[in-house]
Amino acid sequence: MIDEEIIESGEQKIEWARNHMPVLSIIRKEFEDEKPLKGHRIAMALHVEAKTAVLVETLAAGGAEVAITGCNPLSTQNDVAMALDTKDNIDCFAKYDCSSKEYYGSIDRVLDIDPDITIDDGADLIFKLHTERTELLDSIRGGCEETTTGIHRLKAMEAEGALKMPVIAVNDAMTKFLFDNRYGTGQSSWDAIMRTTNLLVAGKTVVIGGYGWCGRGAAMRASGLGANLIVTEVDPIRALEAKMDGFRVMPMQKAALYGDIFVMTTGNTDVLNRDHFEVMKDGAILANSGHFNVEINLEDLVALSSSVRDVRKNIKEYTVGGKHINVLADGRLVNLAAGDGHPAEVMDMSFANQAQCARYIAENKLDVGVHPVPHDLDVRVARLKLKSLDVEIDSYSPKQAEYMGGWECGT
Ligand SMILES: NC(=O)c1ccc[n+]([C@@H]2O[C@H](COP(=O)([O-])OP(=O)(O)OC[C@H]3O[C@@H](n4cnc5c(N)ncnc54)[C@H](O)[C@@H]3O)[C@@H](O)[C@H]2O)c1
Ligand SMILES: N[C@@H](CCSC[C@H]1O[C@@H](n2cnc3c(=O)[nH]cnc32)[C@H](O)[C@@H]1O)C(=O)O
Repeated sequence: MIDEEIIESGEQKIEWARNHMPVLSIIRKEFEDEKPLKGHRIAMALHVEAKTAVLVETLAAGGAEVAITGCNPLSTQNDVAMALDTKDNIDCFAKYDCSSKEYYGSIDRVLDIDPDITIDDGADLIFKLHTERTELLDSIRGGCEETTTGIHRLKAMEAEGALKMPVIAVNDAMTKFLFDNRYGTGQSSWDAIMRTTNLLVAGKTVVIGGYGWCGRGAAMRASGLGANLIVTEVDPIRALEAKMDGFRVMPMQKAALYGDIFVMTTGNTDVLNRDHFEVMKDGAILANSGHFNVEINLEDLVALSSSVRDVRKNIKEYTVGGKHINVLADGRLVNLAAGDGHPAEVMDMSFANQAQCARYIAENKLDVGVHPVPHDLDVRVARLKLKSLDVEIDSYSPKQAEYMGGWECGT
């Protein structure tokens, strides 16, 4: 394809996403009218695909100068990246299938904008800022973090006194994790697994590692597709929830014997390792929908294997003894590396939070540390989303408001 065709393909994807992100489009209109980000420079590391492009356009419409790169070597859609790079006040440095050196090199180029606001997914950009680019920290007003894992990293930095800037934990907005992590990961992970394997889910035994927000979404959708579910957990309360939601719960060492498809959503490392690969069934399929590429220990798998080959796009088959183990998307986030990521209507809420928080950082001086999304902004996203869905709700009558605020009335 010539460049014009690639850019046109990216534009088409962005237009489709834009048309399905009504909350972000309201915020974009406000940004166009009020220019709250005028004079601000925003450095971003997010999955560079169509919904992210709509967020970037929104920030630029608010007056910001934006530089963006990827937050995962395999999630960039090159056509969208090229289309973004042609737009005014936007530079895009992301490339699909980049090496680790290129990945961090592109973060450096994004930071060359001398940002005062950052937007991260996984905290790789903030990590670079605090290690090799500390000279830029003085000009930073604040940052936003998109995902659970990034917030874990930032809180660990804060606990050690290593964090030197304010960051808003966008993931922890209710209009983010309750929808994106649960319904988004639930749908997009299975979309990616099904299109990548072209195999049936019904009747298979699916093992979900971790019953957090992503895990319960992935379990719920697998159950709807007719799979038999096993959940593994380390948290007794979440294990109990999985049990009472109707799923079998057991340690991974036991689950490894039964699973046909494994989906990891723990945010942890080494959750599937040598001990598990050794006992898995022939033909087992392994997918990660949680954290970087560390949930499935690929070094262990390579060490155990006599050969590795590509058997289908985004599927590597490892031969271990007399059996085959199939890994999707090199153990990176299956929904983004082997699919199109979350549905647009879900990212609409996540990115409405990002846009509102970027504005909040521009208009308020925050202390160093990890901050929650202001509750009124979170609720506003819910209200706007309900409105876009044409859903009306009740509100307290004066009598009810008085009752709910009182303590005198008993039985
Ligand atoms: N694929 C995506 O698009 C997507 C979307 C949102 C979040 N994420 C990522 O997914 C991961 C999970 O996010 P979340 O919001 O569900 O987090 P969460 O904290 O709600 O859930 C993680 C769960 O995994 C459990 N766990 C941790 N270590 C475990 C182990 N060794 N074995 C079994 N269970 C274990 C925890 O007890 C917890 O219940 C994070 O890395 C997050 O960044 C991915
Ligand atoms: N960057 C790391 C950390 C996990 S990304 C997980 C985040 O991706 C976000 N996400 C999921 N789907 C999409 C999408 O289609 N576009 C942009 N972001 C997405 C989602 O909000 C979630 O919090 C990695 O790639 O391993």
